[in-house]
Amino acid sequence: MSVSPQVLRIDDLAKSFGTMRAVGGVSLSVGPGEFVALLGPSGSGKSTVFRCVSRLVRPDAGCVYVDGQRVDTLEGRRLRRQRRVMGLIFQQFNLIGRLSAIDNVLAGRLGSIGTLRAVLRAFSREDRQLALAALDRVGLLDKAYQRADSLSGGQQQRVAIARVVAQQSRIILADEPVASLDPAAAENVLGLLRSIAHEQGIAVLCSLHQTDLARRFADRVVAMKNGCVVLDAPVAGLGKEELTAIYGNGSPSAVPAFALAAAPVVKAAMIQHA
Ligand SMILES: Nc1ncnc2c1ncn2[C@@H]1O[C@H](COP(=O)(O)OP(=O)(O)OP(=O)(O)O)[C@@H](O)[C@H]1O
Repeated sequence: MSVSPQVLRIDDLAKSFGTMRAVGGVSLSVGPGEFVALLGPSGSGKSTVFRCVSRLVRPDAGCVYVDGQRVDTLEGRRLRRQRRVMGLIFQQFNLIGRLSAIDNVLAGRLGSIGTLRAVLRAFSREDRQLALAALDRVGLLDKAYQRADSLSGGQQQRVAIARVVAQQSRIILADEPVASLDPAAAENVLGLLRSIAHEQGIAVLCSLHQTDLARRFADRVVAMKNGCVVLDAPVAGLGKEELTAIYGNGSPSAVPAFALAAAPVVKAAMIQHA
């Protein structure tokens, strides 16, 4: 049953680990074609939100809808089927180093083919064409048959993006995708994620520690602090006052002074942290 036009909708999500409350009452949504940056200091709960959405952990409370389907209560085959629409991207790329780039991209097709074909890795001609097109989309067609572990970090992350493109996911969940990359590779990867979102209508939720990159590449920012959302605003709303509220006075990271001075302050979207 479709409950929302949003690709991702999270209502009042909560997750604790023992007595540690990692996430307490988070609500947010991401629409089709929207690139949302998830910001917040270390330990604020960003990865826990990703793990609850992808159901690597089960939330304690709240509802998570992906592509109109409630996923926080799903189990077994129905959960595996719904995971096909979620493309996951991690800081450490999560590729199989000894396999070629195209074989890693084809792994994105495993959820869409039968079990026997998956075990035998018997991909169809269409699957291979899809994988090559995805590698072409990220500018790595010429590296298709090169071992993944012989590629640079930025190239490996682009292979990971090609994998979620070939998967034909409706949402990309990217947890600190540029944390291991140099500035040029980071910009390249975020530019790709943004253009894939805008051109293919895929929703992107991407956690970042670099607020300057969020300003440049995101459409909207959601910021967390102590497990709660403290800002949900268009990127123009991320001004100096907001950054201080999120990170305190010792922050923000990697924001040039001129950018702060130029940033318009949109107070309306500020949510006071309880
Ligand atoms: N499996 C776990 N067991 C115990 N505590 C956990 C577990 N996972 C996360 N936490 C705790 O939950 C809180 C939120 O962690 P989380 O990894 O979600 O934060 P984060 O915002 O992603 O941090 P970072 O930016 O450093 O990756 C932290 O205090 C963390 O120590």
